[in-house]
Amino acid sequence: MLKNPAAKYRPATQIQLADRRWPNAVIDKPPVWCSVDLRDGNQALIEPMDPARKLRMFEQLVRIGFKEIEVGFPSASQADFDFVRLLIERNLVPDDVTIQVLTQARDHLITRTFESLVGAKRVIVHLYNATAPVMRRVVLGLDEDGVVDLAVRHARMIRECAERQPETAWTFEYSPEMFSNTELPFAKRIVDAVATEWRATAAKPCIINLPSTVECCTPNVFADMVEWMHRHLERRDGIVMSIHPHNDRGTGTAAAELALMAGADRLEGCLFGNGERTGNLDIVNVALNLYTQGVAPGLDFSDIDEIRRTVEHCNQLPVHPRHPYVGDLVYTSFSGSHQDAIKKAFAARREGDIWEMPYLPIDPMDLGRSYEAVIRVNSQSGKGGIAYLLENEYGLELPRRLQIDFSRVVQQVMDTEGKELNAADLWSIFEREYGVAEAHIGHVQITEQDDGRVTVKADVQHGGRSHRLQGQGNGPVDAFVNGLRALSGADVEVLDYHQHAIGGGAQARAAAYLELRIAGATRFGVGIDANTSTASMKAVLGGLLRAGRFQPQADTVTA
Ligand SMILES: CC(=O)SCCNC(=O)CCNC(=O)[C@H](O)C(C)(C)COP(=O)(O)OP(=O)(O)OC[C@H]1O[C@@H](n2cnc3c(N)ncnc32)[C@H](O)[C@@H]1OP(=O)(O)O
Ligand SMILES: CC(C)C(=O)C(=O)O
Ligand SMILES: [Mg+2]
Repeated sequence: MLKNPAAKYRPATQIQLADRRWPNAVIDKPPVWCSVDLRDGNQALIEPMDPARKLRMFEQLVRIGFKEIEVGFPSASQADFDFVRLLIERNLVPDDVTIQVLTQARDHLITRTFESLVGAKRVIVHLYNATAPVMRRVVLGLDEDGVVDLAVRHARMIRECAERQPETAWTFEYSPEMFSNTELPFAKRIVDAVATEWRATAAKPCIINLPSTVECCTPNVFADMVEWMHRHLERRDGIVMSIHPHNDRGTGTAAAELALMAGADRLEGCLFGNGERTGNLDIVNVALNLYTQGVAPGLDFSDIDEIRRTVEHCNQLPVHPRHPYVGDLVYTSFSGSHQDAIKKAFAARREGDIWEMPYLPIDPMDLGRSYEAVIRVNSQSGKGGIAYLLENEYGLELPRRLQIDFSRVVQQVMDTEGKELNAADLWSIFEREYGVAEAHIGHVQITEQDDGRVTVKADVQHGGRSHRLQGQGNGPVDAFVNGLRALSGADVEVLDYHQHAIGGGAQARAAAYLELRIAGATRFGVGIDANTSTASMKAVLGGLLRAGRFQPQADTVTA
């Protein structure tokens, strides 16, 4: 790299717009959306879409709700020509959708374009020619007058071709290609000339599309350029002002949003930002940004994963796991403090509340995603995330001190194994640690005496043998603990107790979490059973077993 890049690169021209208005604007309605997946997206693929892929993409775009779809560059190749014919001849374009086709400002290409469109109901014919100084000089070899003449002559040719095919409802679109690198007075001059040639009026507007063919300035400068055009174009009332950002600086979305604030009415882009080089504008991104501001975008992404599968299939390119709104990891938190906040916010959330979820800008459910991947546990995670997974997948609502205790256990496993733990991994560690699977209690009989004291008789299974236990106390758990003391001499005391139901109806079970003091040390025991008292007894027994303090002295002992 150069020590002095200024010797090779120059900064973007700043726009003289002292009273710029766009910074105060708010986007409160969606633009007209136009998908260019089948043209700009397609021309950037390693392997352009075959007819089956094109059709699948087209049908997907229609399902999403696009009303304007650029379907190809029919004069460029037989494949593009044939696809346009297929759509028209098989009547595959819904009545509320308009197809759009691109052509260069060259006679034979325009003639071929109109041949491809015979019999179409509604079409946007999109004409472009380069306008930037380097393109005028190096590619076209024309001065400003020559380039204006090129554009106007071909705009006229398009109008005349359209007049010869009156069965079609035509709209004309013009792009000064590389608008982002074109001097504004020249961009205005050529656009005014084309719009005049097309006799654009409010009743029959044309589309003027302003592409940042190569993104070359900060989004605010692009917004200034768009606002300048918005305020200076002669036939602004007869123009639908469109933008077509690319993403070379990685700010395509920001540029599009600021340009909408600056007066643009329409937006061209591709799903998930496919397109030339770093891509076209990601239309999904802008639409869902609007959605999260409470503005209905008019495009439906309620099954975003299905849309992604279609796009990946058609483009034969993967969507990045961190891609906004759709990537595999974009709704996932691994880090402890994020998980803690999400868990608490979910618990505090009530039906109908405004979405106010830390670290989740949109409800994944709105896009057909589940909450399953919201929290994943690795070495960066804390007790909140661990508890969230056990609660979501196994219905366990661990009390706070047990969460702390268990997260220490999980950290130890993590330090040794160093990999992600899923809910099933956590459950098996939990089961093992708190003796959930080991505590077996057979037949239990509980009787309450007149004085309120309770007697418990229970069969406790351990080491392949069954021990009959009997004890008395203030309640079933107290009686059971007394019975255990008698049976095994265990030094056990219940310090704290939490219980809740898992599930409902006939399948409901109870989970009991007991904080115990066993031989002077604090330990947790967890029991799960269809019967609430048995769940608590299992919790005590589980704790004792894990402490290695259950050593029955006889098969049957009565306290
Ligand atoms: C920014 C964009 O995305 S624009 C869209 C770009 N898309 C594509 O290019 C995909 C489809 N393109 C193609 O299939 C071909 O390029 C075609 C069919 C359009 C043209 O093919 P060819 O005639 O072989 O020309 P090729 O593309 O090699 O070269 C461009 C020629 O067109 C001229 N040209 C380029 N743009 C324009 C224009 N807007 N108006 C008039 N002439 C132009 C160039 O000066 C060059 O002329 P030259 O041969 O006299 O030097
Ligand atoms: C044809 C035009 C609109 C284009 O794709 C671009 O300039 O990026
Ligand atoms: Mg483009």
